Amino acid sequence: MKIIPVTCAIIHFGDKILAVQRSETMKLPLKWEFAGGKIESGESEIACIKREIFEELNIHIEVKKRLTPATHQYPNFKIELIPFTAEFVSGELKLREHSSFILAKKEELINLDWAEADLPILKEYLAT
Ligand SMILES: Nc1nc2c([nH]c(=O)n2[C@@H]2O[C@H](COP(=O)(O)OP(=O)(O)OP(=O)(O)O)[C@@H](O)[C@H]2O)c(=O)[nH]1
Repeated sequence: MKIIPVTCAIIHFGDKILAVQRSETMKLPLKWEFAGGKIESGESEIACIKREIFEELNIHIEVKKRLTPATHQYPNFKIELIPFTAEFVSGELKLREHSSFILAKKEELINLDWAEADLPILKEYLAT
């Protein structure tokens, strides 16, 4: 099965971190994730994450650091999730696809019901 490359961003708003909840009509309904999406043909990872964040959240970010990608096999598809840490720069946060968001302290993130692919990424991030 082909592996779909997907970027996601752990966005810092000061000392809080943004997590978003998938809507009931999306794949993996109501799971929490870091905003992002599929890399388009010919697109760089950085261009992808900046584009997805603006499309989904209406904000601009500064990308800081690439963390370790995680490959995950869901029942119907397989993704390589490529995480970046980032800082909020500008814009008014608006949810264009997700059902809700939370600005959480780092230690609160673990309590959310995460998409499975995010768990190793969250673990690495929490250890930093
Ligand atoms: N953006 C994002 N996607 C994730 C994360 N974790 C995770 O498993 N995914 C999965 O990776 C895929 C990313 O695709 P996407 O968000 O661009 O598109 P989608 O599936 O909502 O749209 P589609 O219905 O057009 O395929 C989704 O299947 C999503 O469930 C994450 O932290 N961020």
